[in-house]
Amino acid sequence: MQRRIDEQTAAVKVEVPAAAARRKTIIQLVDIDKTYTSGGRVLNIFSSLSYKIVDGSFLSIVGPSGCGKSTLLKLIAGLEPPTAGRVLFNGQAIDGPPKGMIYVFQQYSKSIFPWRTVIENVAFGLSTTRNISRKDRQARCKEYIDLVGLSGYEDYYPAQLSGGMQQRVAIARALICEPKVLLMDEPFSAVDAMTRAILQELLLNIWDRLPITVLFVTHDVEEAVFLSSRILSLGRPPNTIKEDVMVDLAYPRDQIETRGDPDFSSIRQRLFKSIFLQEKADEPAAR
Ligand SMILES: Nc1ncnc2c1ncn2[C@@H]1O[C@H](COP(=O)(O)OP(=O)(O)OP(=O)(O)O)[C@@H](O)[C@H]1O
Repeated sequence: MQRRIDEQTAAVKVEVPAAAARRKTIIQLVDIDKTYTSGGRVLNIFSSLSYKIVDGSFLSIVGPSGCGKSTLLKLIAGLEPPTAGRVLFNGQAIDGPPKGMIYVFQQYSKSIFPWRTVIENVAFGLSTTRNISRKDRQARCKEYIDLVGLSGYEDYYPAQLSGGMQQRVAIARALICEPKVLLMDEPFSAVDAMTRAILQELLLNIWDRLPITVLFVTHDVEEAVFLSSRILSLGRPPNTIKEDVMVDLAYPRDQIETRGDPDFSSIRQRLFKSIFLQEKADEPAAR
């Protein structure tokens, strides 16, 4: 499947049904309020937040530390209830983790079992799938292990793999459930810069091949620009949306060429400036 989404303009190349389906709204936030109360302190994170996420998009969520990026992902995943308002998934209000969405955490070591091999970890993603023969289960596991580039490592244990390889196992385990939405909270922040660059390309390749929407939280503006078709930049709580940026850089993206594109630099600069100025204004010396 070749993906050439142009969400910004209606000038889409060829109107085929699959492409049209990918542009429908898959997730809608309707007038969301979110307040945390802890230790007598009330923290109002979101106030009347409304937003639509297009099916098949790659949306990154960025913003200053503590602005509510993870909270937004948890609201969408049904892991946190909104204080007011609704989250709709394919038009249905969610009131708990919905089938069809899956979460990949930053700490891959928490997502995979150290006592299971790669193939056993990936097979765990199928544990709620009934009516699948042992042979088909093995074949599907191998297919997803291959998708994340780990063929040949089926019988290895996590401790025998690098951090990047362990995160690949976590991704395969998430994808084998065939989710419609993949939610990723800083999934690459615990690996070194080069591994991260390789995992970014791997993720784009997977997104290109599978009919999924990716929601991706990151602190790294460059990572967001490299990966995303759209970027939501949140401001300080109680916030509404600070910036909503369409990233009109062609796919497939390339770590060298895309990052050298003047449009890449100007989007990065715009978002970096906005977030940096907010972080700076919050420094104790500035108060
Ligand atoms: N369960 C909770 N109870 C009380 N406060 C919470 C809870 N979860 C998050 N918070 C607070 O809500 C605010 C937003 O947290 P959140 O983790 O969503 O922000 P973030 O933008 O993802 O942060 P970071 O960039 O530092 O990872 C923070 O001030 C945090 O301390």
